Amino acid sequence: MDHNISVHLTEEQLNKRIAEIGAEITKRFQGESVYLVCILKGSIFYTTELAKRIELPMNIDFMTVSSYGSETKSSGIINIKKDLESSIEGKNVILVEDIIDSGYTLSHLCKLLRTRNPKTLTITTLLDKPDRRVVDDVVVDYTGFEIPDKFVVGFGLDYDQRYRNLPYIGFIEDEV
Ligand SMILES: O=P(O)(O)OC[C@H]1O[C@H](OP(=O)(O)OP(=O)(O)O)[C@H](O)[C@@H]1O
Ligand SMILES: Nc1nc2[nH]cnc2c(=O)[nH]1
Repeated sequence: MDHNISVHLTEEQLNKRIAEIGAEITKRFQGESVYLVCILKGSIFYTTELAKRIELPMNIDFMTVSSYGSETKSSGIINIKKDLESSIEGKNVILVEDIIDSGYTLSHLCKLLRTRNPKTLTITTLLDKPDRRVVDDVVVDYTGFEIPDKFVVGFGLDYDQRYRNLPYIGFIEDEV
């Protein structure tokens, strides 16, 4: 089944905003190094574009988490499927998310990473759907775009594992 997808954020808009965030992070951590934590799979596109715009010594690591629920709804139960390769103790960790929806994933991840004693923990998300928030106990340092409560795909985000490769963020309008 294919879908009608309307463009909400173009590749140009996304990359312009990502460059701004990269410049802010570069300024904030001048003279230090950072440890980027990419939450697979969705954040892979945002992480690579952002990493190219941060002019600091950097390590990039990956975590895979899953939330049990339906295709489009989070349940609040988060499971770590792949953990980081190295210790983050004493490091400037930057957690890179593609989207915050209910907030369950971010809340759980922040609590977990804090127990590992990073020097700093900074949160960035490309997209935020504030209308969907259930858990709101984490301050997000750098947000790309706030979006309305509609299901988005592209730039890493999927619908049933499809459409991650679209170079833009689009709304799924209907099935065709
Ligand atoms: O705020 P929440 O309601 O917890 O939702 C946000 C999470 O959902 C998405 O991941 P998903 O589980 O779809 O996995 P994926 O990145 O592999 O597509 C997204 O990447 C966030 O990690
Ligand atoms: N692909 C995708 N994943 C999500 N996870 C939470 N919200 C969304 C969304 O709008 N699109």
